[in-house]
Amino acid sequence: MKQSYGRLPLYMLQPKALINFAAQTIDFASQTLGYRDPSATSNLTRSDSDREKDEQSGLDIYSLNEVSEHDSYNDCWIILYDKVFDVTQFLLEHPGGEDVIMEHAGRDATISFRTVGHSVPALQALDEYLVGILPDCERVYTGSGPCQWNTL
Ligand code: HEM
Repeated sequence: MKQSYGRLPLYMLQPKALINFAAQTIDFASQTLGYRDPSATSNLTRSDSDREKDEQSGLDIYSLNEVSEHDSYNDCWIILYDKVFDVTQFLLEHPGGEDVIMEHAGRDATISFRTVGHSVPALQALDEYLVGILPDCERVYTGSGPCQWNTL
């Protein structure tokens, strides 16, 4: 719970209160300034066993709506070729910078990804961040639904 420390000078706070104060400050910074703890993991739960799985690939199914909730520096998912990637840990490592990926946070990034002309090693690196796939009816590149890339 959020606690107010009034006008007390920091040196007068008990150690526990000091830790709480520091935690609140970091929390505030992460929300307002985009600061993120590099060791923090995203909300991703790889072993989300209740989740519906895609029969063919065995991947967890995430809807466009669900993916859209992962649109921050602390929790960044993108969609490439109908597959869902958690790139939170990759943002700072991306050779092209984090901003270009953040522009697509929570959304489909296929066209931009393709336009850059990523190398084969870049394509291979994708596997590491794969967490799921869109439901068939929302797939554009691989689905059997009405929405296909060649009919757009
Ligand atoms: C998980 C997803 C991604 C991976 C694994 C990835 C990987 C890489 C790698 C390895 C490179 C170095 C050049 C190469 O080997 O091709 C690179 C460069 C780059 N990437 Fe990505 N990338 C990803 C997503 C994106 C997205 C969504 C964009 C959106 C525009 C993007 C834009 C760029 C740009 C602009 C460069 C710099 C190209 C250059 O300077 O020549 N990347 N990326």
